[in-house]
Amino acid sequence: MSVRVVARIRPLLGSRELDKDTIVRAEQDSDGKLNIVRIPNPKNEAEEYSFTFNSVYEMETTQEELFTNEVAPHLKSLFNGLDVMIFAYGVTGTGKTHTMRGGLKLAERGIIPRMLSAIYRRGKKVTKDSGGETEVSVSISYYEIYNDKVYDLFEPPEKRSLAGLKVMENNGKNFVVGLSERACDDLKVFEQLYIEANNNRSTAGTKLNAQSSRSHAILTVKVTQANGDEQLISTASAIDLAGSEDNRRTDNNKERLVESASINKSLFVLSSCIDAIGKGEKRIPYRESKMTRILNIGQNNGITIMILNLAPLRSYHLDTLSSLNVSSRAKRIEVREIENEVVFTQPPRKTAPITGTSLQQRQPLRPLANAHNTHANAAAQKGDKPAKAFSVYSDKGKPVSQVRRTNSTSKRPSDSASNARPTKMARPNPTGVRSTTDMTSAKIEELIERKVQEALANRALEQPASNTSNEISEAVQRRLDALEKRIESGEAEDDSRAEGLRFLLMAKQHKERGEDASALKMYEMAVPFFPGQEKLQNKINHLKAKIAAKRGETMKPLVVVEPEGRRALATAPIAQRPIAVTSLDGAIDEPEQRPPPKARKIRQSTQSDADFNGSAIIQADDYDDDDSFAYRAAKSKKSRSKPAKSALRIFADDAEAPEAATPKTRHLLDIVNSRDVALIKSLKGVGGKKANDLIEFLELQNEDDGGNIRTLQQLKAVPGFGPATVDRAYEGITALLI
Ligand SMILES: Nc1ncnc2c1ncn2[C@@H]1O[C@H](COP(=O)(O)OP(=O)(O)OP(=O)(O)O)[C@@H](O)[C@H]1O
Repeated sequence: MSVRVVARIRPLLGSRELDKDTIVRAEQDSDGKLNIVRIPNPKNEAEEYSFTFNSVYEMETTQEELFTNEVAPHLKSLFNGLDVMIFAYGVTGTGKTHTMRGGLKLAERGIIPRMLSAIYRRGKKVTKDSGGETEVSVSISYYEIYNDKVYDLFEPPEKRSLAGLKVMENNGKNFVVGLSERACDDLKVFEQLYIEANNNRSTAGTKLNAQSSRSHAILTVKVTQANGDEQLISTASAIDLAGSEDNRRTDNNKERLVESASINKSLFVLSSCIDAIGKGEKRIPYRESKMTRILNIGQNNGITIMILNLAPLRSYHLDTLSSLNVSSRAKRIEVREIENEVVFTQPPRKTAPITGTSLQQRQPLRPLANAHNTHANAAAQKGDKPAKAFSVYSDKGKPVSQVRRTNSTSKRPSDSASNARPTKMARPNPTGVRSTTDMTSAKIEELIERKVQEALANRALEQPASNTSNEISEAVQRRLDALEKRIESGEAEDDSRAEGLRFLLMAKQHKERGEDASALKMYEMAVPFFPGQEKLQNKINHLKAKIAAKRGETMKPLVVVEPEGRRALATAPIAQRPIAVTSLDGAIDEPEQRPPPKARKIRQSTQSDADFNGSAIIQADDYDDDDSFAYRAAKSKKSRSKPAKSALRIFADDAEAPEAATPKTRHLLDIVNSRDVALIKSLKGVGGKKANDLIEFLELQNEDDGGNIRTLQQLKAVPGFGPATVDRAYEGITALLI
């Protein structure tokens, strides 16, 4: 099934938001379903764009209506072993926190408290229906991603480690290491914990929202159903994303700007992931932000619901268009609807034959260590999972598999026919396994094991050979990995610098893939971390000019519009067509503000950058084509070893011919250029700090031609690597070579 995307338009707030400024409206489709959002073209109010979702909720929608329609129907699936993920997405101040958390009054409670309340109710029912045999327990974990770092919200801020918690991957699933989990068996306990934890969340007043969330908050509710030594664990995640911000409108100070850059970056990565999945690309850039790693949209199993929060006002026009674009693409993402498996809390008794009715109701045995979300993705993807018949939690007197399947598909009131979830009955069964009754549990395990191995092997074979022009070059990937490693291992001492470097590296990645617009955005986001950096500015200008020249040839509408909008666009002359784009800060550039680029700089190109419309035109003659720039450290502590601007000459086109490289020199330079901190540290006289500074220096140098050091002379010019250090390292090479 695909990600379910619904839009919610918030009401007008206070006396300053006027009805006459409302530009977003909901509309019914031809079947009478309220599932269309209409918004005027910012350039031509007579023209409208329309976006179709699974459902649209108007201003008057109550918290209860939204919950009843969008969340309640999935709780049965949760108890049947499916994971459920609900996340709120939208521009700042559009009502995400209101939707997820809501107010304290009963009627204003948002999805999260309502969901917990419903989970407890259903848990009680399950226990009752099983005659008290099934126990249901609930535990929660709650954390935030603030400036791309993960913090446990059950920990007060003063107890947090600055580096935050690590995110790691296991069995294709990302999890947070060291996150606390609180048992929470009734609503009272939950409310207490939740309120306390929310006080620990990073919020601040901004011009656009008096209580703006400065972080993404992720609440995971783990529901464990235990019957004897069998357990079924599933999770419901509720995610309140921070909102994108157009900093031209926020008046944010430096601290808010850094937060904002991080929020916008992660949302940009999310939109890139959505794009990449939509295009069927092999490489989905999940790893580029913690939020996308954790959300893992499209990779996870179960049910995913995206709630797009919208403000109805004209002042949000461009931002709204931008988020409509992203979310309308998200509804094309397919999510596998696979239940978690029942696990045993004790080792299986292999010799005991399973007979009679219990044979039909039991699952293959699995160790508890793998209890949560243990299904192997690859096997699951192939639909090879044997039919499951765990009936403990089923409605009484009915064969569970059938009951579950029928119900799960019928409980989607607002699904269109095209979006209906396929029943699991229809899943392919290429193994020809008729049912579990024909097999012993040992055979089933063996079969699964074999299929998993096959799928893993296939996946390994399918790994793309990275020789297409769109792939990131190995060198860049290596540098990114090295940087990531250093940041994650805490070796990068200066957090903000590391963050800036991430932007630079992402820019580089995008550039390598020919995605100039995205690269430009990343460079722009690096600016706050490298203030006054002339070379960086030159890069930005260079890219802007390049994009503008390209765009001069390829003025194309970029908004994903539904047929009505498309028709309107098609009739508009090219020069008048709007170029609505998703940009990092949610802004959309105004087409007519751009003067035409110089004719001689226009290159024939059919490529258009779908995610950016640069507004600044810089004559191509004006920009400095030198692609390198120097990092000027803000901190005096570091400045000693940071490359001064003059150090750039080492990569300049100098007349100095590289000295004839001896094997020893070549070996030394190979180590230096490897950017491998462990290797560099193995050089005589080079410690961790020198190695890290050298790598950072290399990252910032002439990246387009690899930024490698070609001679010992050049190495001696690297800050921190004087002639003495280089001579010592050179001498040490002999020992290394032996
Ligand atoms: N449906 C609604 N009904 C009543 N008030 C609402 C509704 N949606 C939002 N609001 C109000 O709008 C204001 C902004 O909402 P909220 O803080 O939830 O926005 P947000 O999208 O979470 O913003 P940010 O991303 O900055 O955290 C709040 O005062 C909230 O109470």
